[in-house]
Amino acid sequence: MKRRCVEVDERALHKMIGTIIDPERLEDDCAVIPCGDGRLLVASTDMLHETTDFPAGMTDWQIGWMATAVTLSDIASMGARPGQVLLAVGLDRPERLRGIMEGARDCCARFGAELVGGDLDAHGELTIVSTGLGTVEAAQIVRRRGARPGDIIAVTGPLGEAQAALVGYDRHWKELLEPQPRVREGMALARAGVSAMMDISDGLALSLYDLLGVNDCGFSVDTARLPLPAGVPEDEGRELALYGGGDFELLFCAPPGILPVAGVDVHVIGEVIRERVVLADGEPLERRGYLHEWGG
Ligand SMILES: Nc1ncnc2c1ncn2[C@@H]1O[C@H](COP(=O)(O)OP(=O)(O)O)[C@@H](O)[C@H]1O
Ligand SMILES: Cc1ncc(C[n+]2csc(CCOP(=O)(O)OP(=O)(O)O)c2C)c(N)n1
Ligand SMILES: [Mg+2]
Ligand SMILES: [Mg+2]
Ligand SMILES: [Mg+2]
Repeated sequence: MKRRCVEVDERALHKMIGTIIDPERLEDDCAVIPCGDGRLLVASTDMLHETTDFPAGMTDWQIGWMATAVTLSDIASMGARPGQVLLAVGLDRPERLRGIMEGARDCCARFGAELVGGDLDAHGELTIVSTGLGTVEAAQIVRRRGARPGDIIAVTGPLGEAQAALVGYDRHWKELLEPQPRVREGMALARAGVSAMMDISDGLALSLYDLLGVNDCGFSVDTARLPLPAGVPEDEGRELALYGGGDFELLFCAPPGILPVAGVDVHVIGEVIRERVVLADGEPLERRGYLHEWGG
């Protein structure tokens, strides 16, 4: 949530959490848990609220879908196969529950997962926490760490569409309200051997800084190569593509030789460099995006 006078943002609080639990645990989109015979369990949990995440006009079905999709996207970003989802619903009005549950069930079914449990409580503001579990071979998991100078930087689809809808481009309303996690793409990219991956729920710029935080190299993008939202003037589209949140494309790095990857829409947007900086068109990129903040 944006506040005028920012004292702390969520990334700063993550650093504090890293003094309490192993900071390596905070480096990826999911927690990673060994589960024997060379397989790993990945787990993600995400909280969404009516005032910050569910724009007016959104249906309850879409709310259930979105809450589930954001978690499946984190599982996809590790190259894992989604298995189970649990949905905890802080419900403001009982008549909303059926739509929410049906949206969550349908999103699970679409991406090969199963809704297996959750929690229910009465709450003043509709608040949903979705928890997702997935599995992946240890040899195949992809983390945010692993990028190497000379790798390409790429994304799986158009950027800035969700934010375009929020600023009035109604043609992107469905992309905002019914995000499509790149589950099949994440698994295919992992099999192909990408070096680092995450989703871009908080926008491209912040995500590049997240990669910077856990890699010993830097990230240089060419804004002319960004896949922009359709129907938006180019300059505004570029701004939305760099800083808008709510897109659930995958951002990854890979040795150039592995491209193309069959069945995956890959847009190369830049290159991994030695110097530990994030550059756009050769200039330092502003560290800005969708960030939860606490004001004074
Ligand atoms: N309150 C918390 N306690 C422990 N780990 C957390 C907490 N919040 C976030 N994390 C961990 O930090 C990492 C990044 O989380 P987050 O920024 O929410 O990622 P994403 O945007 O991909 O959902 C994840 O591995 C997540 O499990
Ligand atoms: C008012 C509003 N702004 C933006 C979005 C798009 N959106 C949905 S989830 C999300 C970001 C991810 O949410 P967050 O709670 O930060 O989850 P995480 O980064 O932990 O996955 C955004 C920007 C939205 N749905 N509504
Ligand atoms: Mg993520
Ligand atoms: Mg999260
Ligand atoms: Mg976030």
